[in-house]
Amino acid sequence: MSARNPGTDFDLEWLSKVRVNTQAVLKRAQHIQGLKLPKKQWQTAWLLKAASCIDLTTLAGDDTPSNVHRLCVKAIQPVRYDLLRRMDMHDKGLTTAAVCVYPSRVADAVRSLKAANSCLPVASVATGFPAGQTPLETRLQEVRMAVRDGATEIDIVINRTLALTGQWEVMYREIVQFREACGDAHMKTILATGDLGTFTNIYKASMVAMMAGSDFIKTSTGKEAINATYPVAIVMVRAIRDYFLRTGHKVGFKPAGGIRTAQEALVWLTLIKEELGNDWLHPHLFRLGASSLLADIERQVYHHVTGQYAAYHEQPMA
Ligand SMILES: O=C[C@H](O)COP(=O)(O)O
Repeated sequence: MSARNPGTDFDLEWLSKVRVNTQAVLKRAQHIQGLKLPKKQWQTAWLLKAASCIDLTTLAGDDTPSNVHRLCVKAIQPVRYDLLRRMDMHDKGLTTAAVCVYPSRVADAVRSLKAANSCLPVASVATGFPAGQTPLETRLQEVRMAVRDGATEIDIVINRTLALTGQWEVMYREIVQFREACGDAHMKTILATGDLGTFTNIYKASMVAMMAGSDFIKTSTGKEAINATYPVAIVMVRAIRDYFLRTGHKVGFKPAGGIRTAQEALVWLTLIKEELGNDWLHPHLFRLGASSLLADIERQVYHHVTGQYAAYHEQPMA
């Protein structure tokens, strides 16, 4: 993870003047999607980079210690050993960036990783994920519980009601409290951008989250109708860039929700490289939140390495 973002004072006067140019954002997003992907011979390396940036996620009502354990095993060895050996990558310690679970499953994930001698971080969603519609004290308590159980990264959700009614300063103060409750754990702030209505709201929510000390800003929960989209990403990464220019602090970016294919992972990496530069192309500043992306990445790596498509029964399972 990157150095902690200490946050800054809330600057309402500046924030109230912000207007995002929708057409310019859409044009830029279209341009990025049209860019050529890395050449075939580089794609495997890019896909392994993408795998190393995944927060491997299970956020389901039927999660159990067993499926959380399987998730941890997969996170520790995201790509088959024989494939890595053929690429001379078997001793590079490739893992995903973290596992991401509900607060009640944090202890299971910590136990599984400890048993495997792995120090992979456990990220927990919190603050009434996905809707954030529980009382503030309950949301704070949830953060403290996840930290107590061993989560070292907390993915909080913002209170969308506050964003939609323009109560930015109240949102800032809530996030500052979440930050305090996180203690030493890094905080990723989920904006649930599909619920925010306008690009201007998304920019303002990004900036408020960073001013309040978020270490990452994250697009969505995976549970809204509209999740991670490229135009939304352009708005958020430009807010990250502006925040860096104002304060000197690098805040990370995590698109999440609905990212399923290796091809999409390549576009996300390209977008980050184009908009923020190579400094952000590392797990301490870039994460892909995904529950099923890894399966397609492994399928594509298998294809690139062997020149074959795996027979159905041999296809790597996530
Ligand atoms: O942050 C993680 C998301 O909830 C994962 O969403 P997904 O299941 O659409 O990949």
